Amino acid sequence: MKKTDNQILVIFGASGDLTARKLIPGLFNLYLAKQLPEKFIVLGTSRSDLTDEDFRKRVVYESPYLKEKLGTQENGRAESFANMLFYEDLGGDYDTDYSNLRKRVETLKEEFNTSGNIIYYLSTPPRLYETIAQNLADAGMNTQNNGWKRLIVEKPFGYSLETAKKLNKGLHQYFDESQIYRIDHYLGKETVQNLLVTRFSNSIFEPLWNRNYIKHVEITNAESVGVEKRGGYYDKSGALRDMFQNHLLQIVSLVVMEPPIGDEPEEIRNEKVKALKSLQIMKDHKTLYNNTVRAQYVASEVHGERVKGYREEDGVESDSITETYAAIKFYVNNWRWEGVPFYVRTAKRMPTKVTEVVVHFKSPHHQIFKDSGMNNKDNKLIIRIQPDEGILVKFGVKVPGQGFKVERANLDFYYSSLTQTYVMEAYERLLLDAMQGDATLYARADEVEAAWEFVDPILDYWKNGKDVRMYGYAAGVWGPENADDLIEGNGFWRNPGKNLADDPGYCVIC
Ligand SMILES: NC(=O)C1=CN([C@@H]2O[C@H](COP(=O)(O)OP(=O)(O)OC[C@H]3O[C@@H](n4cnc5c(N)ncnc54)[C@H](OP(=O)(O)O)[C@@H]3O)[C@@H](O)[C@H]2O)C=CC1
Ligand SMILES: O=C1O[C@H](COP(=O)(O)O)[C@@H](O)[C@H](O)[C@H]1O
Repeated sequence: MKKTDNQILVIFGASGDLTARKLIPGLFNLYLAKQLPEKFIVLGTSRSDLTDEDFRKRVVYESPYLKEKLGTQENGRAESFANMLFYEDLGGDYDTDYSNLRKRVETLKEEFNTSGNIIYYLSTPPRLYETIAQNLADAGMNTQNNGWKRLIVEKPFGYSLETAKKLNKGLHQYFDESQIYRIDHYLGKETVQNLLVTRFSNSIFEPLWNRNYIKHVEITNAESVGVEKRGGYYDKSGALRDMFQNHLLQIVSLVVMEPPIGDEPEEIRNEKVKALKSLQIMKDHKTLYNNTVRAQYVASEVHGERVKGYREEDGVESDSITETYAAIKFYVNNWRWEGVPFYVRTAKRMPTKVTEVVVHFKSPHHQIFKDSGMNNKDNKLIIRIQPDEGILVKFGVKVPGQGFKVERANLDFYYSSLTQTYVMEAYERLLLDAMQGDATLYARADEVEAAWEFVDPILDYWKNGKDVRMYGYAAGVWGPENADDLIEGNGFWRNPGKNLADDPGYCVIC
């Protein structure tokens, strides 16, 4: 097991939603699993005027996100966990000097003997990231002479290639790249990491993992919810920035990358960057017109209840042209993937929540069994990221009886079968990694920029291009039918069900 140094975690934006929803529950789980270092405290900070007790009430005792846990035998341990949490208010603005914050950190460090190791977690509006880094440096809180200092930066990392570069440059003035941890919570998901293991620890997949055997790759990320309470943020972002630029391109990079030399962070990250740099950037109008589809959900009835359309959501402009659905077809310009189409889509208000990668293999080059009797008979490898996490291979078997009738069968593995193994939540895993100084599952500066480089022209086309279409789709269906036009050979998107083995086929809207 890796060693976790004693340390302080300072959370900027501690009065916010993410702290209560993900960070504190993640830390509580680590505490229950005895994964926190012996001397560890959390210092929350933001503009709100809260005492230590107010903060503890808010994020532990009265937290809706810990309610279930606190109702069980873990209740007794909540108090000792809560006693590790402290709060310091930063005054009216983050543009203040941090001398009070520094004093508080020093006092807590002495009192709890945590050493000078500190993680600063930036969970504020993104426009404050650079300012906070600068203020920390001005207060001398970034120096590493009395313990390491790390900076975790929440998403979104930039709004475009230009702003991401500017942010990287800004942060690098105060923190070295080795100190910066750009979070992408999809990388904290076990099943996303398992993409690497599936590919590189088996000799049965990798030899086929190329243009000679793979027809196309399809990735679906669907959410059944709408924008919930984040309409204000989402309307300035949209599906492409919110999910595609980061989480989905991270998944793409793991599917596309070459084998790394080993499992060291930089070896893996180098290969991911190369993969992202090999995505074929769409430059001209015709390519962008033919290979991108965007849409917005419109009001409809789901299970007898009216569901609001996107433009009716709180915080969303009534004439908004922000996409809640994005489907992109693209190619990867390298030796392995030349000519293999990748189809990637992400959307809100879909029939079910699901994320999966489907690798579609080519048909055998010589067909012996004419009477296959199968619709969609080619082999598929389905890597299910969530829910019902697992892996399924579809392959042909002989139907008993005369002749050679072929049917499709499943070979499957379910994570739920590993009942003895505790699977960490994404934030829990990522927090622990940062505490241990392992940046493998965090995005590097050049990785983020390479992803923006691919996304920028699409965003620009959707904003300024001519003939850009915005389709509507009823909440609760699989997006606009027009997205099927992207798939070569009159194909359809695979519309997955709740469970890995569900086989809804290739209906347009089921
Ligand atoms: N919530 C989520 O599920 C997710 C959030 N994120 C990212 O995490 C970050 C935080 O998100 P979230 O917690 O939802 O946001 P919230 O709006 O709930 O919280 C933001 C925090 O920043 C502080 N803040 C807000 N405005 C200012 C300001 N002008 N000056 C100084 N401080 C300010 C707020 O505290 P106070 O007003 O007291 O200062 C609050 O603590 C964002 O970058 C978001 O994109 C990423 C993925 C998911
Ligand atoms: O980063 C984000 O992710 C969530 C979806 O995360 P998941 O782990 O539930 O799949 C998404 O709802 C949100 O809009 C986005 O900002």
